[in-house]
Amino acid sequence: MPDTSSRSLRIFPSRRIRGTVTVPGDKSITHRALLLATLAEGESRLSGVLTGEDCLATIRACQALGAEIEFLNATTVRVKGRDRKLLAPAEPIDCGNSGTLMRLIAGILAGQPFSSCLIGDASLSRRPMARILVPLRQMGARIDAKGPGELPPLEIHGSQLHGIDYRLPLPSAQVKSCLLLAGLFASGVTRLQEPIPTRDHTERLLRHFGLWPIFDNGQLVVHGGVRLHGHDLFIPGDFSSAAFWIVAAAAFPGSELFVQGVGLNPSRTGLLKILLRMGATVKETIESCETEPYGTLEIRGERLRGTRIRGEEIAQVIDELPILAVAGALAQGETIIRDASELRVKESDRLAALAYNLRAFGVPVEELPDGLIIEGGHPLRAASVQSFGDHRIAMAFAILALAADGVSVIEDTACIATSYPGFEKDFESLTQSEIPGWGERAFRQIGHRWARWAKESLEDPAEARFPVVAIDGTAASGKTTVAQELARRLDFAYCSTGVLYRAMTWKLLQMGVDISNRFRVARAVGKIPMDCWIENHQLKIRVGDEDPSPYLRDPEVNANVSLVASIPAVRRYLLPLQRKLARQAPLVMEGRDIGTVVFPKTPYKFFLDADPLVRQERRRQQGETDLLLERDQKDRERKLAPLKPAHDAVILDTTRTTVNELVETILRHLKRKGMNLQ
Ligand SMILES: Nc1ncnc2c1ncn2[C@@H]1O[C@H](COP(=O)(O)OP(=O)(O)O)[C@@H](O)[C@H]1O
Ligand SMILES: Nc1ccn([C@H]2C[C@H](O)[C@@H](COP(=O)(O)OP(=O)(O)O)O2)c(=O)n1
Repeated sequence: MPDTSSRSLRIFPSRRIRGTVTVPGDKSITHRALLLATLAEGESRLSGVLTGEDCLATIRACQALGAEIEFLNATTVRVKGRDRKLLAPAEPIDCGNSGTLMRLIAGILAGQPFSSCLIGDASLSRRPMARILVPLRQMGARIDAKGPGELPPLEIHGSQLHGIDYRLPLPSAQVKSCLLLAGLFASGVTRLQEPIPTRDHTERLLRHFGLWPIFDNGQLVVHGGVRLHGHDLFIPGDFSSAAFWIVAAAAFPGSELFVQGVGLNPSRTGLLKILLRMGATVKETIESCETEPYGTLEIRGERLRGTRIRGEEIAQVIDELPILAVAGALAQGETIIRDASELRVKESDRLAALAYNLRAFGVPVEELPDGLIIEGGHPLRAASVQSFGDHRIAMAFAILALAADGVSVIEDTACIATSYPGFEKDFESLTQSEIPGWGERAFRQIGHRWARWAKESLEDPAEARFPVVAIDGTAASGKTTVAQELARRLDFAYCSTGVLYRAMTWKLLQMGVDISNRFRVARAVGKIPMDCWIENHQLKIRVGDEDPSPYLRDPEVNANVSLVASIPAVRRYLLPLQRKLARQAPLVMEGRDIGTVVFPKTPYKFFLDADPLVRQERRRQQGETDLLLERDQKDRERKLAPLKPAHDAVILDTTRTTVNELVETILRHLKRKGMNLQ
């Protein structure tokens, strides 16, 4: 099983989704059904209930208002309603992370003959409440928002409400539902007009519980004082949870997925329209239209194209925008999301979180005040990213990580339980093969390439790294030639760390920094945006927007690199860059301090050297101007991470040994040291 105790998800690449999935019950419908069954007279048996954290908070809230709620099995509850006569809660009602609960229940509590208080967690305490407080106060509600700028907690002094005519300034199903519920306890008639239609679960469920809100001239009308009647209800799977699998299957060619028993309410399935526009193959079969339509989706993977998502469409896909941004990153071409500033006040600032995490995976993205411009189709590098405590961000990036070039980590994933308990299990069965156990599964997935090495990676949770063969040595001793051939034989990624020092030297020279002044260098280094990652078995480097590769063996670079490499600020900067590579792939890494400093714990260490005259001749034959003996001396003499064999390295003299013989010798040592070679 994936490691959830540490609240992070480690994800192995896998570009194919296959199988059948049934996602947990719909969050929006579960909240509303529980609240309405609490207001109704008689009993309601609700099946398919989502038991995520958010909905459990709603169950507790309903119980605090006097409803009797009993679990009949894991996802079925019996609610004995209060027939509108709620009890005054003894304590503040804790809405946890749920904006839906706080906004909907505020509508109910505003019109009660008692006072109450609504509190939430840190994220909910930052979410705007003015959008409900303004119209509720127009209805006569007396509510104090205790946080700065009308933020939670909400202190509600129940009062007699009266109906109003209200045009919602922004599309919000939560505001609409809050006012519909308040309207039930108001005198007279409440008329609402939406600027753009939003999800209509509250209207459908009011009908289910016996009240028919009327549509009159584009307005939604409810009369106060009406009774609701208990009624059994099946809650279908949450389309917003299914959206993660839908996008993954649609975007990975060769995938084939069936999503069963999923809610297909047209006010929720805007994502499908967008995916079709992007070139997806999706077949929708509606199996029931009672109250809430549901059925089966069949998705086949295709190469998707970028698209534009803006205007009215945004309200239809508001919860799906994180995974749509991921779809954009996986598609060819540009995807533009606009008019989505509402995302900034969700469980996290989703626009900022998306931009930050997409960039970490190597996706070029521009963050706009109301959206994102995503350049899709770039190779993705493995990354370690945060969920920002937001369940949809966590799940969206779990899907993106499947397309990366190595093992990725999503940190802080406990929040996934708010909407999708069991996500990790479904993730495992849909993306990480049939074999039981996370580690075993990981081997399969990396399968053809690096499967057998995944185990080592898994056994070192602190470092979460693949095996590293360290090849250190003097200049022109043959490190590059031997390491490349060894990497080819092992099917590992080849990685020269000298190029990082060379790239840094090139950039400093280009910036005109006085390299002999280590303080100036230290200051300049902090401003150089260098990154590196493994792509197609090779190390890739970027310095800002530039690829430094063509300049790395220029004579000025050769002449200055050892001096630059002796500056502690440079070594400190490059150390984590080198270490993170081992989270992406098994490596043959060559340099000067790989066995001593970068990966001192690797058991696979080799140090190459050869007669200085032979080395000089080799370099001359390569046509390079390189005072390599001077370089070696500087590298040996520097205080930090000097050139020297690790105490446990195998020392190999390459003066009169062929490359093939050297590689064979190294392979023999690796076997002896316990590496499982096949
Ligand atoms: N064992 C060897 N025997 C003969 N020539 C070699 C051997 N190893 C490397 N060379 C040659 O020496 C030169 C320098 O090798 P290289 O792998 O670039 O060294 P380093 O990476 O240690 O600077 C290359 O032209 C390479 O072909
Ligand atoms: N791990 C490393 C790798 C290189 N360096 C420094 C010291 C070396 O003289 C330069 C250039 O390294 P590189 O491996 O490209 O040099 P050679 O190809 O062996 O001549 O970088 C280092 O200090 N530590």
